[in-house]
Amino acid sequence: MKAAMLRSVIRRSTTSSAATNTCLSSRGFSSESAPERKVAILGAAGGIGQPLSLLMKLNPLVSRLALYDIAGTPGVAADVSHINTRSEVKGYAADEQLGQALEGSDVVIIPAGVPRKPGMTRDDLFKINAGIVKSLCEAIAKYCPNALVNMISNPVNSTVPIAAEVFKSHGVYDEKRLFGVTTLDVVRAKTFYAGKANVNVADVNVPVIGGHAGVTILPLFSQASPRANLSDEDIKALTKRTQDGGTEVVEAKAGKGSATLSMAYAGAIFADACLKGLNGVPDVVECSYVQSTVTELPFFASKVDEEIEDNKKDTKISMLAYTIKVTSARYRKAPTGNTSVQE
Ligand SMILES: NC(=O)c1ccc[n+]([C@@H]2O[C@H](COP(=O)([O-])OP(=O)(O)OC[C@H]3O[C@@H](n4cnc5c(N)ncnc54)[C@H](O)[C@@H]3O)[C@@H](O)[C@H]2O)c1
Ligand SMILES: O=C(O)C[C@H](O)C(=O)O
Repeated sequence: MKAAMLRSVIRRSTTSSAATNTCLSSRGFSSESAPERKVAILGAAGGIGQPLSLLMKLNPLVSRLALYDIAGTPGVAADVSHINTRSEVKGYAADEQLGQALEGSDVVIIPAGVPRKPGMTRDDLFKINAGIVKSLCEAIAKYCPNALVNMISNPVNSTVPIAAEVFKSHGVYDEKRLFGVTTLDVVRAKTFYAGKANVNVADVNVPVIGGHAGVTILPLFSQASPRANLSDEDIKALTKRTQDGGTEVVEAKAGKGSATLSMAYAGAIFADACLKGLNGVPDVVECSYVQSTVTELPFFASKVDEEIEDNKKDTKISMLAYTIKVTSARYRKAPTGNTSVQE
């Protein structure tokens, strides 16, 4: 696929992309004159990391791309760096280079960690990935405490709270800067809904709230647009398929890992939304697993409006305004203890 085509895929699929692009130009940024933004990817040589590095290299909002992994970074960095787009690419290979990779980062994306194999749940990854995420977040706290952190590593329902605790222990926690990436659930919900409703997938919007594991993934198909007359059975089946989407891929890959390409696509959409938010583009809304007061749960995925304003005094950006807009759904405690949604 040609670079220009891929770029337009990203542009089209970002929420309110038309409005966003208009806004970008109304603020006088062409891609060449967009503010300098550094993005770091931790775990850049992995199954997600490599295609995500490619997609972020194609993003015109990125001026510096830091690729970090404990194995295989030089090859990936050399390869991606030959692509003739705006950003300068640097690879960082070892523990002692992590600080350099992170310094000055506006957005840090973390797909570092082990993926599932058939028969495992995301929770089975906790032991290994908790340690990886903890050490990476300690470095973020030290080298780029103001960065927006996009957590991909599983189990997201736990790695995000772990990151929050690490940042708190370093006195740098800002809940407005920590995001669990649940965009893949939205991507899946849109695809499955479009197929069932027989509508153009590019026009589809489906909010997905809750968390990122099994029944905690709550796609709100009744609030999907464009409206379609689906039966309760159809909605039940779509919900189940969205909740089991990760397992569907794990089983299809038969021991060779979990979703990587669709996740890279979803991660690129979410990071792009963060960059737009940092650049002052209004009404950038994506669902994300964040610290929340929407339910009694401390963290919950809902629509996050990334309203971020430039504080003008500094070249650094501070996030001044932040709201979580939730759908009109009412919440109740289900007998299982999981939060479910009544509409
Ligand atoms: N949030 C989501 O929707 C979602 C979707 C798919 C996968 N995931 C998760 O993303 C993670 C990565 O999946 P993958 O398929 O890319 O796995 P992978 O094994 O292909 O890649 C992981 C990479 O992380 C690197 N790594 C390990 N420890 C590291 C450290 N301390 N610092 C830097 N890099 C380190 C490895 O060297 C490897 O290159 C898994 O935990 C997986 O479950 C999340
Ligand atoms: O299912 C997994 O283990 C990976 C990821 O969380 C996904 O939803 O694809």
